Amino acid sequence: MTSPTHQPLPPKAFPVSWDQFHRDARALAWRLHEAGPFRAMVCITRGGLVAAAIVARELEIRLVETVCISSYEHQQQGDFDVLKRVAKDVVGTDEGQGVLIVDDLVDTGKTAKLVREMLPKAHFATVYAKPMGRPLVDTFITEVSQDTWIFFPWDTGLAFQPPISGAG
Ligand SMILES: O=P(O)(O)OC[C@H]1O[C@H](OP(=O)(O)OP(=O)(O)O)[C@H](O)[C@@H]1O
Ligand SMILES: Nc1nc2[nH]cnc2c(=O)[nH]1
Ligand SMILES: [Mg+2]
Repeated sequence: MTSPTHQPLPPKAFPVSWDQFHRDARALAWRLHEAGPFRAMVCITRGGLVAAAIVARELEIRLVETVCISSYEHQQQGDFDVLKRVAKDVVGTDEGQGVLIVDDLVDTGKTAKLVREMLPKAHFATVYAKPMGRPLVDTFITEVSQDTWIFFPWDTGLAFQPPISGAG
């Protein structure tokens, strides 16, 4: 059970469609193609799974490992729970050298910091980044402001949107 720290909820929404996510993840793969080659990928579940599938396909990475971390309950970050660590043979003998870590986004950077400690020499990539977490990421595609919540297609459905003019 997590005990959420009380943070204000982000006022801005950044909804991402499946098509947009696929384009952005593919753009990430183009950038990573220049940063590689990578001998293995470590995907941070669960958000990193979709991006990892797209990047692994583009870069032909066939050794895909997971690190399983849980911290957010809805939009509140609580205690960190590492449910599964990275296998020793994937870490290798040189602190994750040649490994690509993939996640959907970096927000406060706490998740990234934790995984970086497991693989200090790995390359860390996310599709989206917020300013607080940005220094922890080697490669990303789109930055959004810290007070924005990114809504992914696997968490959302079609719904009525009130007009922008009525918002304030
Ligand atoms: O930079 P941070 O503030 O640490 O937040 C970033 C993390 O938060 C989200 O995962 P979450 O913990 O919500 O779990 P999920 O991937 O299973 O949805 C996201 O997928 C990142 O892994
Ligand atoms: N879906 C989603 N999960 C997050 N976890 C931390 N920040 C975010 C965010 O902006 N969107
Ligand atoms: Mg996650």
